[in-house]
Amino acid sequence: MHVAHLTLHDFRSYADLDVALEPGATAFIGRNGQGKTNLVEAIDYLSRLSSHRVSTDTPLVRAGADQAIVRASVVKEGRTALLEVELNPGRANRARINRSPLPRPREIVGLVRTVVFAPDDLTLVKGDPSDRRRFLDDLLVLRTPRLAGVRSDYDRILKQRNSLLKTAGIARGGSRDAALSTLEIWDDNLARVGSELLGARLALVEALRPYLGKAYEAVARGASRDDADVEYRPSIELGPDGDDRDLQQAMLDAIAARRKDELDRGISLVGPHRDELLLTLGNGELRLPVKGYASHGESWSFALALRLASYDLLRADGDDPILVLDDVFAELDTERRSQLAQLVAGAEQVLVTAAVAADVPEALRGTRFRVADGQVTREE
Ligand SMILES: Nc1ncnc2c1ncn2[C@@H]1O[C@H](COP(=O)(O)OP(=O)(O)OP(=O)(O)O)[C@@H](O)[C@H]1O
Repeated sequence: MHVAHLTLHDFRSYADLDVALEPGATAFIGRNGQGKTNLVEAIDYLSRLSSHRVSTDTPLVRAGADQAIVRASVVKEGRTALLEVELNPGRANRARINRSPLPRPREIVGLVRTVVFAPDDLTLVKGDPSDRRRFLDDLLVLRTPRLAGVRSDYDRILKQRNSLLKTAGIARGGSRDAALSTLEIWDDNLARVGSELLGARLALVEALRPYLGKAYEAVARGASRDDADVEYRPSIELGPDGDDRDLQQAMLDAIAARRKDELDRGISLVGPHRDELLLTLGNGELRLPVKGYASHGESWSFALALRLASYDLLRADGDDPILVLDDVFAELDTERRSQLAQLVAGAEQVLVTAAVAADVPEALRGTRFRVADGQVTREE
C-alpha cells in the first residue's frame, strides 16, 4: 500500500499542507524543527489513531486551533480510498472513508498500516516492560483491528477494578461485603477480556519469533538467526493447553490467589498489564537478557530487528505496510545505515526524514522534498 496524497489542516505545525506522494523511497530533508516528523506522524496517526511521540491528541492540533484534520488517499492493490480523521481534543474524534462518516473512528484503524522506525526505538529494548507491551499491542491492532476494542475494554475494566480494590481495601462491615461481591463481577470481566488479550499476544510472539531471528541476523554483523529471541512472560501460570478457556480460568485462579495482596495494595496484580516481553541474545547456555547486558550497538540492532520483524510479519499477512524511517540514520553507524537501507529499499513505500541529505543512504535515493518554514517543496 502507499499514500498517494496527504492533506493536513491545523495538524502540528501545519496550517495547511497538500502534498502528492509516490510509491518507492521518498526523503523529507530539512533543518531541525521544520516539520519533517510532523508530516510522517500524520500518516502514522491515520494508521493507529495514536502517535509514536505523544499519548494524547492535544499536541497534535496546531497551537491556537481547536481541530486538526488528516486526510490521505491511500492506494491498496490498485484501488484508492480517501481516509480522513478529524481530531477534536476534549470531544469525540471523527473518521470518514470516501467522505462517509464511520459510526466509530476506531473502525479506521489498520486500514493504513505503518511501521515506524524512530530514535526512541531504543526504549523498546532499554525501557520499561510497558514500552514492550505497547509495542506488542500496537502490532496486534494493526494485524487484527478488532483487538483495538479489546485493548480499550481491558484498560477500562482495569481502571474500574483498581478503584474498586481501593474502596474494598479500606471499607469495613457491610460496605466491604458489598464491594467484595461487586469485585467478583470485575474479576470475571478482567479474566474474560484479559485472557483474550493474553491469548492474542502469545500467538503474536510466536508468529514474530522466526522473523526476529532473521532480522537480527540481517542487521547485526556476524550474528546468526538463533541469536535474538523473544519470550512472553505472563504474570500467571499457564495451563498445558493454553487455549482461551484455560487462560481465562488460569487468570481467575491467579486472581483468587492474590486477593489479599490486591486488597492490601489497592491495585490489580494479575493480568496482561503486568506481563513482560523478555528479549534475549546469545546461544544455548549463554542466553542473556538484552536489557542490562547488551552493548549499545547490540541494543540498537535488536530494536531495529523488532521493527523489521514487524514489517516482515505484516507483509506476510498479505499487504506491504508503509515504512517510516524517522530520523534514524543519524543514530546509526555507516554499516548499519546501509544494511537497513538495503533491507527496506524494496518496500512499496518508504518515507524517510533526515536533517541533512547526506544521512540518507544511496539505496533510498528516491523522490526528495525540502521541508522549511512550513512548506514542503519537491526537488527536481
Ligand atoms: N501543536 C503544535 N502547534 C504548533 N507547532 C507545533 C505543534 N507541535 C509541534 N510544533 C512545532 O513543530 C516543530 C517540530 O516539528 P518536527 O518534530 O516535525 O521537526 P523535525 O523537522 O522533524 O525536526 P528534527 O530534525 O529536529 O527532528 C517544532 O518547532 C514545534 O514547535
